[in-house]
Amino acid sequence: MSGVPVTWSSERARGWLRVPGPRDDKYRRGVLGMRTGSARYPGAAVLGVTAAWRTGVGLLRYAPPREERLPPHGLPSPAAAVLAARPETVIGAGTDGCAAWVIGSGTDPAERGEAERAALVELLGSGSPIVVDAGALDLVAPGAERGADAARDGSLGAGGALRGPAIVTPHAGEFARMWDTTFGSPLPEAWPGRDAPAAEPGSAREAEAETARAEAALRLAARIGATVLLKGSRTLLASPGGTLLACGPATPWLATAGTGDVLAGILGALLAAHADAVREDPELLAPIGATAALLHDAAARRASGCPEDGSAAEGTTAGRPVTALDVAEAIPHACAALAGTAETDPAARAAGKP
Ligand SMILES: NC(=O)C1=CN([C@@H]2O[C@H](COP(=O)(O)OP(=O)(O)OC[C@H]3O[C@@H](n4cnc5c(N)ncnc54)[C@H](O)[C@@H]3O)[C@@H](O)[C@H]2O)[C@@H](O)CC1
Ligand SMILES: Nc1ncnc2c1ncn2[C@@H]1O[C@H](COP(=O)(O)OP(=O)(O)O)[C@@H](O)[C@H]1O
Repeated sequence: MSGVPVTWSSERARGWLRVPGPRDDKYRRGVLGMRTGSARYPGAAVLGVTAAWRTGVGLLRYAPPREERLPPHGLPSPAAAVLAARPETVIGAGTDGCAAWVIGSGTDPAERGEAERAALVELLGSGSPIVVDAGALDLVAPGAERGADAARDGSLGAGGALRGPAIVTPHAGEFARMWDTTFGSPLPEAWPGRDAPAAEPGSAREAEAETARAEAALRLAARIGATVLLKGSRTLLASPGGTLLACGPATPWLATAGTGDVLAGILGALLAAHADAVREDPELLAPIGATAALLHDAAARRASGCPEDGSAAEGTTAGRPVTALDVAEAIPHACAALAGTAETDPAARAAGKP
């Protein structure tokens, strides 16, 4: 497998934004289901749901987790938190009819009960296009030691419970766990360790580390039968069929809690808009994932006030701190800029600038 990715660009991404037309209604635009958040992490559900709405879904159904324990500290349930932040969200029953799903953000598999596990396994087995994030990643990379569980729910195989087109969204730590349970062997030697000194931008060591990330992502994708979106300063997309795309470097202001939950929401919305095409050709998950990563970075750049088409160097010096919710709120502007429908300021228009 070649570890040289195609760099994803705004020009390539533009066609994946679905702008509604006069014949659209909320169902035709794409219905997204989200089963995210938990008593421990209700905020992750709010972030993902907000990001999905901001990316432009017709309808979003939020399926609350089946949990035994009540939220601590008198906190609201994830469903109550979602409704308070985004009242347009349809909560609870009637979660059928969703074109695509997002699962796992804001959940911890160690705290997952049997009922919730069964609900997730059912979604993974439904054949619907699905984004698998954070606490649900173990269900698609269960490894040999999970064989007994897998046999019980009829999901033997490297892809675990998976039956339809899927995109998994690990950060480096989650990727290392998936690699371990899937292959039971150490990551490639050149894999960029978290505690190793950072490689100089443009250096041979940096190139070697990027190649190692790319080849590992391709190997994992081929084994589990799902597209891998490997997060980081450069986000990689690797498909089971061997497609390899790269986005970034993104603005480092994105390295803040909850931005991964926002990315999952963006991706879910894009997936709901293209669900039929993805069912026909799951390889499309790679360009859709790359478009989500590009939009995520563009929203972060806008929220942090750094150049939206900035180079790596500009990205590291420009801008100001952002929160995950700031990034989610900036998505519509990033969409408009990408689609070429952004309003320009009058002075710029008068000067003939875009
Ligand atoms: N507001 C909220 O409710 C938030 C909820 N979150 C949820 O919190 C849960 C745990 O998320 P964590 O990311 O802490 O996952 P984990 O606790 O699974 O992984 C973190 C561990 O991985 C290691 N690691 C290695 N490379 C890493 C990298 N590039 N980025 C982060 N950790 C790396 C860290 O040292 C750490 O030990 C997830 O379900 C997530 O969705 C977070 O998204 C933060 C915000
Ligand atoms: N140094 C960095 N520069 C740019 N983007 C980064 C950097 N580190 C992380 N990111 C991005 O920030 C997001 C963090 O996601 P994640 O690690 O899942 O966080 P969380 O679980 O807190 O939401 C990802 O989209 C990742 O690509």
